[in-house]
Amino acid sequence: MKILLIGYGKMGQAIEAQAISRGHQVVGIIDPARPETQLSQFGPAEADVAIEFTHPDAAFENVKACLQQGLPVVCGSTGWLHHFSEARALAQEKGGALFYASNYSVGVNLFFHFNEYIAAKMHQFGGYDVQVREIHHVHKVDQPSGTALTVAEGIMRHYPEKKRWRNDPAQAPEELAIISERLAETVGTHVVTYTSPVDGLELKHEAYSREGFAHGAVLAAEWLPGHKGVFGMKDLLGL
Ligand SMILES: NC(=O)C1=CN([C@@H]2O[C@H](COP(=O)(O)OP(=O)(O)OC[C@H]3O[C@@H](n4cnc5c(N)ncnc54)[C@H](O)[C@@H]3O)[C@@H](O)[C@H]2O)C=CC1
Ligand SMILES: O=C(O)C1=N[C@H](C(=O)O)C[C@H](O)C1
Repeated sequence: MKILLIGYGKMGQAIEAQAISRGHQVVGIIDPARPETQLSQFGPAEADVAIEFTHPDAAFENVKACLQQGLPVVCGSTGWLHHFSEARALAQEKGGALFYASNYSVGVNLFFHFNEYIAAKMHQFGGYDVQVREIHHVHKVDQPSGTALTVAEGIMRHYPEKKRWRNDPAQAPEELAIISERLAETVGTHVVTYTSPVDGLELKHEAYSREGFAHGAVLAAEWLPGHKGVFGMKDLLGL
């Protein structure tokens, strides 16, 4: 497959390595550090799919450009979901294909699945306080992480009394606390903790490297061409 990489930072480089190891060709790299190549130069004749991992402020413009230029796009950038309904509408209008996941790791998507199961059971039996914690490297620009927000949404689906999340350990009864820590080069750790006066229960995912994210993004890029609409990891993994 011919892959266009948009963003050539930590993730772009990890994805390039995965794509090449799976026999794909990287036909272009779009990044402000490489101004000689522009996204406007690419359409379906030049690339089968684009993979976008950039920055919260850049992602929506890149996704829009891909959809307008007829390129299926796999986006992993976090922190831009306030624009997601516009991206969805554009994908529909153009008959295009957009794949989005706050986290492409297969392990994290299993974590999302178990998180919802556990939340439903814990709410049914009651008696526990629930809290989400995410730990990432000090270079991360968005907070809370996109993954933590997906985890929080999964919990709140089963806790109707939790009306919103709050990025602070101090939570009112109608709030779900998401605690963010930035620690050295930590790749990405997410923990859901349930605490009662007599015991505690934790669901934890810890990424040891970026390889799992990159592998999932390339799997999504292999799957997306030929599909029309907006998709996520549940479609890819059948979860
Ligand atoms: N969904 C997932 O599984 C994962 C998502 N992420 C997200 O991916 C994004 C990127 O993460 P990293 O690679 O670690 O960041 P990074 O800071 O290492 O790299 C970002 C790259 O994007 C480039 N860039 C900035 N604006 C651009 C634009 N308009 N067009 C093209 N390139 C542009 C920067 O020059 C930089 O090279 C973040 O939003 C992060 O939260 C990161 C890991 C996994
Ligand atoms: O910025 C990162 O590094 C990561 N971002 C994603 C997020 O915000 O959830 C996914 C992963 O945790 C790494």
